[in-house]
Amino acid sequence: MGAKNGRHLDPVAPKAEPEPETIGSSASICAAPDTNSSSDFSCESFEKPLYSDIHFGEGRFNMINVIGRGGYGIVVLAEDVKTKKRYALKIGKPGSASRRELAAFKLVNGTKGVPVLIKEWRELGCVIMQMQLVGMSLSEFVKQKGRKLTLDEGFKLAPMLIDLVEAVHSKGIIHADVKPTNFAFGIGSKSSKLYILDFGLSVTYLTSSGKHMEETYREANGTPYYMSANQHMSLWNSRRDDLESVVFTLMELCGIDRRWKHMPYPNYHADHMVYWNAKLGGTDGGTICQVLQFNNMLQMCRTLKYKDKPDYEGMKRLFKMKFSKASRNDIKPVSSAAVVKHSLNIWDKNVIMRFHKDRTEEDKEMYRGKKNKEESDTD
Ligand SMILES: Nc1ncnc2c1ncn2[C@@H]1O[C@H](COP(=O)(O)OP(=O)(O)OP(=O)(O)O)[C@@H](O)[C@H]1O
Repeated sequence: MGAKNGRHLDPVAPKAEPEPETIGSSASICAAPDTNSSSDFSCESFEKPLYSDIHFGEGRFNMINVIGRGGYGIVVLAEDVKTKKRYALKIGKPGSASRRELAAFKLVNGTKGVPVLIKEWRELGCVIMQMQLVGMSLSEFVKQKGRKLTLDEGFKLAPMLIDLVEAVHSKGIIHADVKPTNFAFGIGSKSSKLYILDFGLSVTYLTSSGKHMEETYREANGTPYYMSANQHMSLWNSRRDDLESVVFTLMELCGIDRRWKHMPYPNYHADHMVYWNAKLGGTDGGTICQVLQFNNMLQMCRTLKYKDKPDYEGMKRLFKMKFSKASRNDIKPVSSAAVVKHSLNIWDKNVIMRFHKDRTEEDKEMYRGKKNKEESDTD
């Protein structure tokens, strides 16, 4: 069963050309070389390997530098010629993905912690979004520090991330790609503020009448290291899944090992099964994380049903407890029962047909082997 039209923003497709760890095919968009100043912005065309003169913004901007590039386009540091104010221009390559991102961005625009979308327009088939400029992402921040965050630092950060995700949810949107590169600090007087970026995979969870949409399926997409267990099982993201990704983001930033960290990039459904299994704690149902607070937050996410509103405040409270008070004996394996039961149910009914018709026989064999094992494990 596919996603039903009209109940969500978009049946968002996997990103076409993501950063290395994002699901999707290889990059086809290229960006101008980084220069300190250039009045003429030259962007490699989306298809051709040669540079062509594409002047976005109809001469209103000086394109200074490419500051980001990802699945849907490039992000350029641009200066307004008249006011000399600087902005980020996200230039989305032609296609429905950019339009979908814009639709989601408009819904969250004005939310605290989301860069302000100042203007949007189309040029040469590209969707251009003029946004408030933000600074260093959390992953760059950790790189610059030259070390991972301490748990104290991670615990200070956790409530900020939960607040940002809650703010997005309050607008009826699931972010669906929560990861360290999608959080960034502000600049200037806002440099201690944190922002949430990139609504390229976002979907709504509300119907037009404002009710929570019914459970459905979408092809596993997102960034594998940070996807929730349910996302690997192609369950349509809901609020719990963004928060599960917050836990994995914090684990990465604090340098906490994850069972799936060195797993190969998942291309097929069978690969996702392996990730899914690891994110449930492996076949032994073991503990995902030895840090009590992270483990407990994961537990809180996993006990939520699809439509449940997360206890954001309760999750934030977890991080007020001093680490020294957390004892290793308090750490219990994260319950996987709800996820397993639910997911197997869906596999049996729907997903096999949908995803496996195009797969190779070998992949099917792998899947059958794993599924038989899952079933015997749960008997
Ligand atoms: N408002 C902004 N100000 C400054 N930098 C930004 C802004 N928005 C995005 N960026 C930078 O551009 C990068 C790519 O942007 P974004 O994540 O929105 O694009 P994407 O194509 O969806 O990327 P990905 O495929 O990695 O998810 C970000 O990681 C960030 O470094």
